[in-house]
Amino acid sequence: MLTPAPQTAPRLEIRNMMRSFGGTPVVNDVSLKVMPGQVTCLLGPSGCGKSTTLRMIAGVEMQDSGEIYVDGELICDTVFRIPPERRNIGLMFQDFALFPHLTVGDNVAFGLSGSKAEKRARVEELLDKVGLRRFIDGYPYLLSGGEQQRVALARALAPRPKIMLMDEPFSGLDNRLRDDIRDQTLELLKAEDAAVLLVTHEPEEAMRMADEIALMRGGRIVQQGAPYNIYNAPKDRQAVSFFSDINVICGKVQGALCETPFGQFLAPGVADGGEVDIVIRPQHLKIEFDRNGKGPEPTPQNGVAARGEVVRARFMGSESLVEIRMDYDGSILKATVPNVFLPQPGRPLWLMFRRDRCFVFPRQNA
Ligand SMILES: Nc1ncnc2c1ncn2[C@@H]1O[C@H](COP(=O)(O)OP(=O)(O)OP(=O)(O)O)[C@@H](O)[C@H]1O
Repeated sequence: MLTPAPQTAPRLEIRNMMRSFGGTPVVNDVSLKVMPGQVTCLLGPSGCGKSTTLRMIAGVEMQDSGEIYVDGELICDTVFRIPPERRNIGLMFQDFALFPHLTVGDNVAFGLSGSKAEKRARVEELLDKVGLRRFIDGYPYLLSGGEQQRVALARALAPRPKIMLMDEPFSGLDNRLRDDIRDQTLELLKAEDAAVLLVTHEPEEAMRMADEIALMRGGRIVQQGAPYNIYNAPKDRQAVSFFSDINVICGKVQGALCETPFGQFLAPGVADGGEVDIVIRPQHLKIEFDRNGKGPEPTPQNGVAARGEVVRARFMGSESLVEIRMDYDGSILKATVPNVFLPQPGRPLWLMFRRDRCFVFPRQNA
């Protein structure tokens, strides 16, 4: 007889969480699961309800309805509620302030119980991991912002929380430092096997940190999945635009095809006369040179080329951004090209849409 595979309960699960302020739903039927050792990023624009979701899980905000489970056990619904300090949840928020009057070691030991020797051993272990053991008896003011951040992380992890909630924890750091600290943090969190729910409004941060991204908008999770899938199979136009600039052309569908200046696009499932948005990222537009007033021949992969003229071109560091005003309607499309490509304004160029890289969505609110 086959024995079923052991089922691991999610370390953290929230179900149908709702929270309104002044009658406006701010978190609207949010459900998600995070497994041990997994990092899930709640990614969304400012005000979409990310922090409120985190605050409810931490227990510092009460949900109007919905349930929170840890390792399959209910820790909070509208009737039953384990208080925040007994949830075994680590918190790391943007304003992570260390206690200035305590040494670095005492800061890390703050939430620990046990004998003095046990505490000291755990503090040393964590400060070793974040590379700051030499500061154990120093005070926070001696440390740089990034070092303080690492101490705060060590402090949050010291009691071995089952779950870490992080709300934009890296936003106070400059870019170079932030990348290093993100990587170190991730390594440490994985080693501790905590389930991590990280709130951010920065797509790069989510892509860098997350095993799974939950895209949030207007209080709801609109799409959830591995970063690769969210990036390459976005659910709608806004989901594409969350990760990069986008170009959009619109068209009407006839017989599941949409006719455009870039040739035909497949629009399966859209009724005749329905409108679609064809969306492509700037890096996936193909630029071709003008050949005595002509563009390249159409291909099945890239469709038909449409002519335009350069409005401006800028070097962005690792790529160049070229803006082109299209002859067919005067709209401007943006294309990026690796390295340096700075054509003069007015120069004719031809653009093609890579069919494997564009997304066709039924027009919203059309
Ligand atoms: N205690 C409160 N009373 C009234 N409104 C609130 C309260 N807390 C949050 N809100 C509102 O709820 C909405 C969502 O806030 P929340 O902080 O959860 O968003 P967020 O996605 O984390 O945004 P940000 O990235 O800017 O922090 C906002 O419009 C906010 O003003």
